[in-house]
Amino acid sequence: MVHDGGGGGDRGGGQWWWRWRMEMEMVMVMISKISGCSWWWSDGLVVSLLVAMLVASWYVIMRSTSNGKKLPPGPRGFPLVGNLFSLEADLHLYLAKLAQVYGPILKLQLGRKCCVVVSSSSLSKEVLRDQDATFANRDAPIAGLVSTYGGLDIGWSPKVRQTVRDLYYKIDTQGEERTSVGNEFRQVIFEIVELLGKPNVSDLFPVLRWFDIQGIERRAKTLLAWFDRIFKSVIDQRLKMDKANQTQKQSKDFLQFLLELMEQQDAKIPISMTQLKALFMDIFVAGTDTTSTTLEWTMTETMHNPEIMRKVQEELDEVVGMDNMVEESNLSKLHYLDAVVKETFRLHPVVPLAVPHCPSSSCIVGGYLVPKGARVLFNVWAIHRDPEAWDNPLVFRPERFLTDPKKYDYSGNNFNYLAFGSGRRICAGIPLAERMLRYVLASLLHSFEWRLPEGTQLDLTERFGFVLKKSTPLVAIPTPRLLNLELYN
Ligand code: HEM
Repeated sequence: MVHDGGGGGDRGGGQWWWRWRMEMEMVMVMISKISGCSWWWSDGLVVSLLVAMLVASWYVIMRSTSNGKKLPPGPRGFPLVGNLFSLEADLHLYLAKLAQVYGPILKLQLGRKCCVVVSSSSLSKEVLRDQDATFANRDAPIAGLVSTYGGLDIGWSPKVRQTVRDLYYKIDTQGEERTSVGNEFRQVIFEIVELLGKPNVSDLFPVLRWFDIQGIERRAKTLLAWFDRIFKSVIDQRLKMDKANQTQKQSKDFLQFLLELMEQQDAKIPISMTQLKALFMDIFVAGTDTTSTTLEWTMTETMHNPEIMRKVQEELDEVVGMDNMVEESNLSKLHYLDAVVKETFRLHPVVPLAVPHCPSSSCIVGGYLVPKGARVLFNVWAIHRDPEAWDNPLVFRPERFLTDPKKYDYSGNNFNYLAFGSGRRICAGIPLAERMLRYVLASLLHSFEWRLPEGTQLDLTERFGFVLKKSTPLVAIPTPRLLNLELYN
């Protein structure tokens, strides 16, 4: 009853009824496993509907894998559900293990989705540079579409990408007045990020979307409605503030830039209010968890390596001085700190599988067929630990980035180092993320000594998700290290 991961499969006609029944049972078990509900056993109508739709899906899968071209190798899966049951919670580790068996390009069938995993720098280059235009599409999950007003942000619709990227360079991170968004807002954003990382049966079997079996679409709509209310009040507040301060606008935040862009009737790419909200959402969804988690990993690694902490603080004392607080103008001189951040991105890439790409037409990668519409993942985590590219890859050693800093920047030109992706769809927020991270880290490490609470130990284990977090959050106690205590006011 298993079919080959590379297509074909057992399609003998005689026993089709038994095969079909087994597959149906498997799908039911899978759905109940994912959703934790069993109401549909008793609901004959819904079961019939599901069955009809799943049979149609099965037929399409069989047709699409029988075109004779060679798909990448991969583990054998079950009909209909494919490899869905074999996935492990720490997906980045599981995919790295598979790559050792099947090679740097492999295929998994997840329900209706053909998923291709690239785990080497040379093949990443083939996809993200040589065939960048073909792969510069996204296969938006339902939660992603719903939470961005139907995919109006950069992540799913890149139309306004360049304009908004330019804004990230201009945003002032030290403006005089900030609008407080509060903890609840942060919670909502974190929940949206969680929803994005959750496997959704409706994404894998589009015919099931109508049922929203796991309630992910409903939840995403509720969160968006909540967000939208807050957002409206922030915009109103901002518009009032701007009216009052019209004559003395020195520094602008992202929202101000976007509002100005919206008002420009003659703009090359005009944006609507809904689009503006979707773009604003990008900053929170793509920028909050990623940046704070990287900050947490960097603090953890520096506390774990006291010698590295000492070197960072020595550099800070030299560049900033013990009588000053860190300023943005200091950042470009903090080369060792920069290397520490880069090494953190290498060992703990917070977006471990990047954001899936999706080819607009079928193409060949590494000699294998990647079908149009496949979901293409890059195991950045594995590439960053490849012993062929990195000396002692498991050791945290920032010095490796000091010899030739240009060799490893965030531009995505070096395919051994893909923390922010590469090509047309490279992270749009790099300038902002880089400045925020260095500024906050420099301030924390310059102003305070850090120690663990009595009786606790540093935990360096990871928890897989859309964002690769620490298994247990870091808890650390600061004590002032600057002599002039007035600076802390
Ligand atoms: C530690 C910080 C961050 C990391 C590690 C990170 C990483 C990434 C990665 C790996 C991608 C996918 C690239 C690809 O598909 O090749 C991405 C996309 C994206 N990121 Fe970031 N990101 C970070 C911070 C931010 C911030 C602060 C913002 C916004 C202010 C942002 C906005 C975006 C957007 C809009 C996309 C989608 C780009 C597109 O599809 O064209 N990111 N990011």
